Amino acid sequence: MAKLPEEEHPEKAFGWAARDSNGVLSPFKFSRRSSGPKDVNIKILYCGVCHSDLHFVKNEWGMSIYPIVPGHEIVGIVTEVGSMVQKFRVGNAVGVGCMVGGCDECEDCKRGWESYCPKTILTYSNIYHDGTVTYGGYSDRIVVEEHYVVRFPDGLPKDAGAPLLCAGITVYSPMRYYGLAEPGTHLGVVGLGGLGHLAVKFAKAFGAKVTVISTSPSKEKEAIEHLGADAFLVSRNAEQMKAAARTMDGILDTVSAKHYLLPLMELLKSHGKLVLVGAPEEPLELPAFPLLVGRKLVGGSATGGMQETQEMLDFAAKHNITADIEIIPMNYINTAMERLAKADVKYRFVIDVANTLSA
Ligand SMILES: NC(=O)c1ccc[n+]([C@@H]2O[C@H](COP(=O)([O-])OP(=O)(O)OC[C@H]3O[C@@H](n4cnc5c(N)ncnc54)[C@H](O)[C@@H]3O)[C@@H](O)[C@H]2O)c1
Ligand SMILES: [Zn+2]
Ligand SMILES: [Zn+2]
Repeated sequence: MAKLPEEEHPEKAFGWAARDSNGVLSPFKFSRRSSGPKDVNIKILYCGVCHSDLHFVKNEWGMSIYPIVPGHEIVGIVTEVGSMVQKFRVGNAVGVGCMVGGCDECEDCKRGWESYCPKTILTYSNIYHDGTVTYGGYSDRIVVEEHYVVRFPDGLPKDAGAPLLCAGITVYSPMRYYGLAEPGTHLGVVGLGGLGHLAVKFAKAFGAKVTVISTSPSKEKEAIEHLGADAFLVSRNAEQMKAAARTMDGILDTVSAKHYLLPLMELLKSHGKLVLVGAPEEPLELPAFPLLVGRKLVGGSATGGMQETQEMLDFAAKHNITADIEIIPMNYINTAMERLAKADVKYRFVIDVANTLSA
């Protein structure tokens, strides 16, 4: 018989978990492995609440393994290191993002593109090398192989910096990869949530011109005055959309639900790139003609590699890029998830794990 989560490993751990697809989280006792030679043991301080956590607890992608302890925007302090660990010492501030393992041998792993490894192991609700289920950052601590841990720069606040570990790298990586991080690029950002608001900040730091495309006219003032966007389009306003046709070099689409791609493709110049990072559960319609006629490209991107994540954090520290957050106690998480589903957050919930999670 399979062991209970509490007895699987030698070290006691505590967090909050969803038990089934109603997605309600509640206190959960489980266990963590003892640190191996290459492992870093981390006391978790803060953990961001990503929309993927919501997709997962509700099994919207059909791949959830319950119970789920979500959380992959983790910032913490090293409490123990294995004998072969080289990069970290006890007391260091570190981050953990969306993955905690991979094959370390395939072409993607070797190129530093670990998030594309076919055997990538997600931080939660995935099966680890030892056959046990992974549990994420809505918990007191985590043990992670050194390669999948990043140094958290001194200059970054640990709470508002936590969302960089997923939301940040997920928008930074495609801008670099698809050649949209050049000064003067005109970038559209669709969906002004956790990912979207960081996309605006990174794009501005790269020297791009940024237009936010949103369904909510109420977000305009803040997008321009506070986040620094250059322009704002209401996607339902046909006139505005028409006037902006063929003006953008690229668009980063962070929308979490089904939506139409055609109006976005029309905003692209010839040879422009529409990059999907949002992960709606239902398939999106992809019309061929605008692709052919303007030689446009539709691509996707999944988080980013480990070295690139370090580079992104260092860049964020240098340019003072952090998320706009609402700090919450652990026991607020179910309300936070309900509000996240309604896009009622500016722009990321971050759980104050160390001060509010008690066994
Ligand atoms: N590619 C990756 O590696 C990766 C990483 C992290 C998150 N994600 C996915 O990206 C998406 C966004 O994540 P987030 O944490 O920023 O979520 P979020 O809830 O903070 O933001 C989503 C935004 O989309 C908008 N939106 C929702 N439905 C819409 C619709 N039908 N039309 C237009 N806009 C709509 C919301 O108003 C909100 O501003 C999620 O699907 C998440 O799972 C993907
Ligand atoms: Zn995420
Ligand atoms: Zn691999």
